[in-house]
Formats: sequence, structure tokens, C-alpha cells
Amino acid sequence: MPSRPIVISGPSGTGKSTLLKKLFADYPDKFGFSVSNTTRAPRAGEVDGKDYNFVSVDAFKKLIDESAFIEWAQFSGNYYGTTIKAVQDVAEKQKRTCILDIDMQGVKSVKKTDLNARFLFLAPPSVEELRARLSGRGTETEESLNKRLDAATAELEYAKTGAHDKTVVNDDLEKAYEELREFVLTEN
Ligand SMILES: Nc1ncnc2c1ncn2[C@@H]1O[C@H](COP(=O)(O)OP(=O)(O)OP(=O)(O)O)[C@@H](O)[C@H]1O
Repeated sequence: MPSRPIVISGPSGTGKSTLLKKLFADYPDKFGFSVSNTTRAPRAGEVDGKDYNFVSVDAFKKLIDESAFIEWAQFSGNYYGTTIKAVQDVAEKQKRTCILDIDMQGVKSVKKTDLNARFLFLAPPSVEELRARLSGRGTETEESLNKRLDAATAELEYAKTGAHDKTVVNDDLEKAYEELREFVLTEN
């Protein structure tokens, strides 16, 4: 089992969810996501330590002070974040390779930790194609679409700096999946 965490990033709409869904379906026991911490109350059916680590605001703030988070944020009055330990636990406790699906800021944050992650960048064939996919997905307004495309441009510029170990262009889905599969299964 590759033990180093794998970070998958790329513009919104490039196909990260589509490819990861396929990967998790093909290898149900090999890969895992880290469990995030949150201060919001559990919803019906949510399990502490599985869906989230549910913590108090004081406990969350203490973790912030201890620099325990890779990244954290506040949404509608609640705190959410991913700790370095949560990522390490996927390998150490679940015996799975941790996969992080995060954006450019997250990539930069992971690089500041000692997680020794491997970075894969998923690129769209072109910005025009990305626009078409996001429109086709039917999830975006004109405003959110433009916001995502602006962010995409920044992601693509960042990828040019050589921050990632591998770039996979998602033009043909099967081909992109094979390249991703090869990268995640082979640690070197
Ligand atoms: N190779 C491909 N060819 C054509 N369409 C694709 C391809 N890969 C993904 N898509 C389509 O593009 C859309 C965006 O894919 P997806 O939702 O997986 O992107 P994402 O990177 O996870 O986005 P987000 O970060 O916003 O969640 C979906 O409708 C998906 O079916």
C-alpha cells in the first residue's frame, strides 16, 4: 500500500470527482479520505469519527493555536478543517492511502507540512472545454461559472511552476483514468 498521501487538484469541473468515484469503486479498500473536524452539530445518521470529528469551539480553537490544521475555514458560524493527524490516520489506522481533493491554496498548505505528499494535477483540455463541462453539469449560474473559470486560470498558472509531480490532461476519460490509476498505485 502506498503510504504517502496523494493530493489531487485541478480546476473545478476538470473531472476530479468523476475520476475519484471510479477509483474508489474499483479499489474499495485501498484508498480513503481524511475525516474533517467541525464544530457544527451532527445531523441525523452522522457518525463521530467517520463523517466528521465533531468538536467544541474551544477544542477547535486550541487545534488552530497548535497549528494542527492543514487548512480550516468558517462557514455560516461553524468551523471546519482538516488536521495533519487526520491525514496520517488514514495510513496508520485505516491502512489506506489517503487521497486529498483540494484546491491550489490547499496544495500550498500541504507543502508546508511534513506529510511528504505526492501531487497530481488534473488539467482540462482547454479553458473552453472546461466552460462547456461546467455549463453541461447544470450546477452553475453565469456568475459562479465565471468565478470558477477565473480560479481555473490561477490554478493553471500555478501548475506551470512545476508544483506537481504529475499532470494528467482529462480529455479522454478512460485515458485520464489509466494515467491517474498508474500514479496512485505506484509510489516512487
Ligand atoms: N473526460 C471527460 N470528457 C467529457 N466530460 C467529462 C470528462 N470528465 C468529466 N466530465 C464531465 O465534466 C463535468 C465536471 O466533472 P466533475 O464534477 O467530476 O469535476 P470536478 O473537478 O470534481 O469539479 P468540482 O471541483 O467543482 O467538484 C461533469 O459533468 C463530468 O461528467
